[in-house]
Amino acid sequence: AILDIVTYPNKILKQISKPVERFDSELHKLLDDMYETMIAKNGIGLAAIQVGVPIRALLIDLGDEEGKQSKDTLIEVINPEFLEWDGSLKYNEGCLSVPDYFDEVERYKKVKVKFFDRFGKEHIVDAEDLLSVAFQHETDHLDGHVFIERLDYIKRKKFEKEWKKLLKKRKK
Ligand SMILES: CC(=O)Oc1ccc(/C=C/C(=O)NCCc2ccccc2)cc1OC(C)=O
Ligand SMILES: [Co+2]
Repeated sequence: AILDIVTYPNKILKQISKPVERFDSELHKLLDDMYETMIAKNGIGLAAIQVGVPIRALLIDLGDEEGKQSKDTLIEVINPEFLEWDGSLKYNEGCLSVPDYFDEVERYKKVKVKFFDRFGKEHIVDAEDLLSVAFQHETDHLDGHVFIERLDYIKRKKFEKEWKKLLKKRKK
């Protein structure tokens, strides 16, 4: 099913999501619905809190070389933990919960992430560049953070100005 996406500034997005304890069919159904939703909305990453479920589960699907997304390129990430991080890079981020706004955010260039898959099997992944950004952006959601909170002061001011315009445009 395609689920509704919670959008900024809804307070739901500020919740701290709880670790997944049961890798059961209910979790699998949620992950499947999240994937259908993410693809329908042209997303490449989605955290459970963005569909209103405060559990530490997220999806990343950057697609293959042609950018084609499928279950083969999908990564289902449950209870992620960063083991290592280094370097720095800037990337123009967007978020399904902050529609129509994109801006540059500074993140770690490389991260080593430990997480579990939908069957409770542990994985450790070294991520760089776009995949590293995706892990950091989505894990932020699990701790109640949205990427616009990481903008520097100048960019934050730009966001606030643009966001007001966007709201007016939507209200009509
Ligand atoms: C108009 C509008 O709001 O468009 C979109 C905004 C965001 C997104 C998706 C954002 C997304 O998947 N972010 C995941 C986090 C992430 C950001 C940067 C790099 C890695 C991971 C898609 C939109 O839809 C279209 C048609 O482009
Ligand atoms: Co996001």
